[in-house]
Amino acid sequence: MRVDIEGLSVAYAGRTVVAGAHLVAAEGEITGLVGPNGSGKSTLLRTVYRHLRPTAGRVLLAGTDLRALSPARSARHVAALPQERGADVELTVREVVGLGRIPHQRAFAKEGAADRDAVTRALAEVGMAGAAERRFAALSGGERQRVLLARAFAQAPDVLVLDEPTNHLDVRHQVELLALLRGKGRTTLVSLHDLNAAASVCDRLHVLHGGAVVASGPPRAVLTPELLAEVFGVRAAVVDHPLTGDPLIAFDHREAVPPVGGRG
Ligand SMILES: Nc1ncnc2c1ncn2[C@@H]1O[C@H](COP(=O)(O)OP(=O)(O)OP(=O)(O)O)[C@@H](O)[C@H]1O
Repeated sequence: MRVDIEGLSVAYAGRTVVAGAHLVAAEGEITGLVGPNGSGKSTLLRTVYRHLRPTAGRVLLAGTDLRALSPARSARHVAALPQERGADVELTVREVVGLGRIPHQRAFAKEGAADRDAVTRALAEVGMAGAAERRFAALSGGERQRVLLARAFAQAPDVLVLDEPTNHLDVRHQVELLALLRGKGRTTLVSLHDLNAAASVCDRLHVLHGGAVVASGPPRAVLTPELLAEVFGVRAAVVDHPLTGDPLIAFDHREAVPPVGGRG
């Protein structure tokens, strides 16, 4: 299911932090959002999973304005891994993942066999089957994250919206998660800080800077040394990954790009 974001602006208490953003997440593709801290990635994603209402513009799901759908209907289409990953929930892991099934259940109906199967499958996919009866609040940050990803999978959505899904994960779990997303073949909108991960997993990237989309395209076309200097303020060379052939960004970790105008 394709997602179109058209002229989207979002404000917090009157301060606009996303301004007139346009982007498309094509059916079945992994679309990445990258950008410096505070550039508006989470804010933009929050409008797609209806946590925030835009001040202008709209989000279209397969051509239909998201706001024209009931919350339950849109929750059957869009599932999210939000950045807020509350550890204060007094539920077991299985119960947390079961929350993903609510949009598919009739009011006051009990969980059915299909729901239980979906929860079991989703927990297995993220490698958390053995933790089903543990308290969610007692898990590590990375484990909680995998459980919340399982909740999104259990929701069986057409569109996955994932806000920094690899945060907190060790490198093996990062690789496994990204491979899992590729294997799903779902329309996926994902924000990532790791530009090398974004370069290898995303079909297209959109770069946010100061609340605006400043570049869009395939990773190799977008992640140039010039853009990395201008938007992220870092020096980097972009080479071919020796194992995969993907673009590999070799950062200069010793020195950032001096601010415009020099240092005094
Ligand atoms: N709940 C909020 N209330 C007020 N301002 C907010 C809120 N959430 C974010 N902001 C502000 O909106 C701007 C964009 O923040 P946002 O979290 O969307 O950026 P981001 O690109 O996801 O950043 P990061 O990479 O640091 O996660 C920032 O200036 C931030 O301070």
